[in-house]
Amino acid sequence: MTSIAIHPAVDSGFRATDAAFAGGTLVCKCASNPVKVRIKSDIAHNHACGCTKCWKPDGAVFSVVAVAPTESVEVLENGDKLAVVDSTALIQRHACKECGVHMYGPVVREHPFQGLSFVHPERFQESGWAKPGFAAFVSSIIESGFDPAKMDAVRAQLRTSGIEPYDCLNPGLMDYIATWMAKKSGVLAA
Ligand SMILES: N[C@@H](CCC(=O)N[C@@H](CSCO)C(=O)NCC(=O)O)C(=O)O
Ligand SMILES: [Zn+2]
Ligand SMILES: [Zn+2]
Repeated sequence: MTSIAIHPAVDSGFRATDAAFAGGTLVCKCASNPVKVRIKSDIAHNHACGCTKCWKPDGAVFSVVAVAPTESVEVLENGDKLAVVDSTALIQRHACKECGVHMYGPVVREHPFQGLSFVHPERFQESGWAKPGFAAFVSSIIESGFDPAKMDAVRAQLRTSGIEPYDCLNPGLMDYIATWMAKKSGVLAA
């Protein structure tokens, strides 16, 4: 059976995780004057995402995306090439206007993820970042035109790669969001 191009970081086997990884510099794809963004701490919750909004490398069905504290994000070079993709979205994805790579996406509004920025670790010039731990929004790949008849194959291939597929976020993050909502509404003590 032909395999599906999930994402290079998943399909080619994971790079070794460096327990001491503490961030690095994200670089866009531009051959000249690339945008450079420094992430001054480790990433968390790295995952494959099938949603239509996250940036994917050419040919990949999924993105690979993680979070870092927004206070750890610093635009180093060529920030004038950045533009927000959709200012109405929860994640304010700052993309390079020339090559299209999303460089960082802060959550600014009141939300459980407020204060975090979404980043694509494959754009780190350094290696050692944590491998993707799960796949999120798997059913959403259909919204980009993926054949619905091949969804069983996608989920099977993700599991073979050691990545559990979910159609929203993983249980840990869904519980975290629901707990935040319950405390905000007052049904759980803050
Ligand atoms: N079916 C939609 C889902 C889009 C979506 O909700 N994406 C999630 C995950 S992004 C990284 O995990 C999300 O939180 N989006 C918030 C935002 O995009 O601002 C689709 O595929 O478009
Ligand atoms: Zn660029
Ligand atoms: Zn996404």
